[in-house]
Amino acid sequence: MSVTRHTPSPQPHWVVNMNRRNRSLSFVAAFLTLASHVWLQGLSPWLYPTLAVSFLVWPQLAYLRARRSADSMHSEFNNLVIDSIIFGLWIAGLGFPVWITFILAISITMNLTVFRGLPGMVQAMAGLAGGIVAGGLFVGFWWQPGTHWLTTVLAISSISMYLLMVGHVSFSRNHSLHGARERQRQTEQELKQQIEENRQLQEQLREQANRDPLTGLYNRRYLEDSLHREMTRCLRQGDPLSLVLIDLDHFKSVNDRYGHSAGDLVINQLASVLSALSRASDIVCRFGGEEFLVVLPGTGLEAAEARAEDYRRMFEKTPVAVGDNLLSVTLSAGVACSYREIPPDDLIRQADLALYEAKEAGRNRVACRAPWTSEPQSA
Ligand SMILES: Nc1nc2c(ncn2[C@@H]2O[C@H](COP(=O)(O)OP(=O)(O)OP(=O)(O)O)[C@@H](O)[C@H]2O)c(=O)[nH]1
Repeated sequence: MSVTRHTPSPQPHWVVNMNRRNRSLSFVAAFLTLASHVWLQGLSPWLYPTLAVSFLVWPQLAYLRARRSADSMHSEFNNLVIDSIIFGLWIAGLGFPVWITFILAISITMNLTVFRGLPGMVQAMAGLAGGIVAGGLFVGFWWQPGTHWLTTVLAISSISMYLLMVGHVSFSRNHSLHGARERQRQTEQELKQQIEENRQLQEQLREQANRDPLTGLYNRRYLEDSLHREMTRCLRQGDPLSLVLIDLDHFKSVNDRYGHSAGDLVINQLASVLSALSRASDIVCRFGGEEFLVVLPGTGLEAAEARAEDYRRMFEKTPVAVGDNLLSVTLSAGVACSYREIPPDDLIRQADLALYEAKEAGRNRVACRAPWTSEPQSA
């Protein structure tokens, strides 16, 4: 046999705690009002303990009931319905005194309406009606609408206190709702900021993946991605595309003599020269260790050769300062051009052959190979 033990909800809904305070206070006020009525009208003294149970003990029992319930909110709504039945019983039991009937009926109807809207209002009215019928059947229906001025004053004070309490609760609720909305807005803002930062980071990573870390130029990976695209674009427009493949001359001896970091300075110097003399539409990339490749979209062989010459001359004229030494390094370049759709690797191979020729011819020079330079015949 299994035993299910009831576990009280660890954290009762905030409404339960708030209602305990409000119910206790307003029920004390109602107790004083009704007790004054019983006293001033000379009604049965047995009504005092009954009043105490209804208005002093019940609010505490209601709180414990809601607190121990697994669904404290639901339990609290039921407590409010029980409140309305108790009020109905007292209204009928006291012979419908106008002020007492008014404060009890309006306060419970308002309370349930505040929390449940129209259904709450209907529930309150049904509870009151049920209590009135039960009270009337129990003590008989009788009619004594008047109250002593002291009871009237107490009734007006009680309802005023209750209304002020409701106003305060509404303000607190609005305030906390506003705070929650503000926090939510801030969280959304932070989230948006994080998404934007992630996007920028991804962009940065993508950019870094395409760049050579030493020179900041595009790397071979990027070239492989873009060369075919550029070639197709040029051919579609009927433009040529040229490549300039550049290699430093006797670079090994620079490294051997001045050290690897001096060699890096030379590589960076060449990168600066190539970037300075290239157009925005050109793709300047570090092809290998001391090899660079420049893609010249829309450039024919002659212009490409002239550009390679510019690179060579400018680089020759800008020695690199390494300590006290000024290193003058030269470069050799191979140029290849095509008007026709050929595999990009074939064009690179032609540039490489041209570079080899430049090296063979004594270095510090430009050589060209253009097996496909003639413009395609129009059909
Ligand atoms: N400092 C430095 N050196 C590099 C880098 N990448 C490649 N190298 C060096 O570049 C040199 C290339 O030497 P080689 O291929 O023999 O060519 P070279 O000495 O330039 O001779 P030629 O090309 O025939 O004129 C090697 O010593 C490589 O170590 C780099 O990133 N930094």
